[in-house]
Amino acid sequence: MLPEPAYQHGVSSRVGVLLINLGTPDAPTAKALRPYLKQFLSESRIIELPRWFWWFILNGIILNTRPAKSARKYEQIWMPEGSPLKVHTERQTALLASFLQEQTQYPLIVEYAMSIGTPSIKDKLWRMKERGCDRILVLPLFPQYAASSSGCALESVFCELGKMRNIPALRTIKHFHDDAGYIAALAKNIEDYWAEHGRPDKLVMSFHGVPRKTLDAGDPYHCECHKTGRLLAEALSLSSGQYQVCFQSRFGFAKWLSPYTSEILEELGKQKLKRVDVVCPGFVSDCLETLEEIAIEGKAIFITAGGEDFHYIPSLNEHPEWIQALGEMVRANLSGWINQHVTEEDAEYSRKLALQLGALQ
Ligand SMILES: C=CC1=C(C)c2cc3[nH]c(cc4nc(cc5[nH]c(cc1n2)c(C)c5CCC(=O)O)C(CCC(=O)O)=C4C)c(C)c3C=C
Ligand SMILES: [Fe+2]
Ligand SMILES: [Fe+2]
Repeated sequence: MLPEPAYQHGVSSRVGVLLINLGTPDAPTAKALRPYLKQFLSESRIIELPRWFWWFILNGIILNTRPAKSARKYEQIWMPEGSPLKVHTERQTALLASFLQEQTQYPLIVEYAMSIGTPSIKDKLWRMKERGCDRILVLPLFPQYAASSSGCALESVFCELGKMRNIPALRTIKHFHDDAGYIAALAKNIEDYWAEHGRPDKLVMSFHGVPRKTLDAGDPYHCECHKTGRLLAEALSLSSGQYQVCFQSRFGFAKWLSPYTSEILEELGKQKLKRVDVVCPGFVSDCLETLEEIAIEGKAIFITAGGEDFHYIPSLNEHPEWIQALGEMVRANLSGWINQHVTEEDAEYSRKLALQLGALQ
């Protein structure tokens, strides 16, 4: 247990919402990539290998080669404001705060944190506690639950809260792979894109991969990706031949979930398909895995194999339907927490928050 200030009577408690994404390096350089990759690849929920064995591979090989290689990839997608993953997560947080403020009139504290790197889950939870949150809703921004993404984020939350004396009440949103608002936002985003750029011969839905053995170990990720794919296809009225679910970002030599996106794109190129569009429904924000691995590398694979036209459809990012879906999901999960009597002090806080948010836009 860590020390905390004496309990005070009469201080009204606040409700906090914490969004969590995976994390990204602070700069597109090998120097910044090294500690990021070290923290990432030392997580036991991400690499499920015997510790001593992995320690030698990570420190002896990976951390000597991958930082520079990954830095060159990040360089190609870096935005003037920083890493796309962080920029979009930051914007989503501000937009969600405005949406909730408008819809609920309740003085919520809305923050985001990263499982790996900064801002850390630890710092954000303690900061929320300092600001008076004694009820916290945690939402990992991964639609499909995997032990390596959502599980990793939730474990960090539980560990940190476990160090507190006066532990806030906690709610978590485990996953939202079949949430009607999320599926509708994905469909609208794609339809908007097709209205402007025309339609493809095939829509490839590429999800981040995980090792195949995690499926047998009880991870629901594979089934949740397929369910998202099916619901999205239904929302777009696509027949089974018009879309394909596959898995990207294989890491290491073990078998991962298949089919692999790179092999599917090569195959479709060889079939001389005129146009392929790729969408990545498992990423609510564009990041290295979408902007570099799909939009740059994936395109090259398809065209080199003989394909003609390749389109990457951007992630949900700040799409208004997505912000609304996120807001509705949060609001439903705050039920009973925020529809209580609003005190004068809360109303004052709410007005100040609205002014601050106004200044942000
Ligand atoms: C969408 C959910 C994700 C799952 C599941 C996931 C599993 C997973 N990832 C690795 C290895 C790496 N992933 C990396 C980056 C990265 N991964 C996700 C999402 C999921 N990963 C995101 C959002 C990002 C962030 C990219 C960014 O823009 O900063 C990386 C680092 C980059 C690189 O060097 O390639 C690695 C490594 C494993 C091993 C794994 C499951 C076991
Ligand atoms: Fe990953
Ligand atoms: Fe399955």
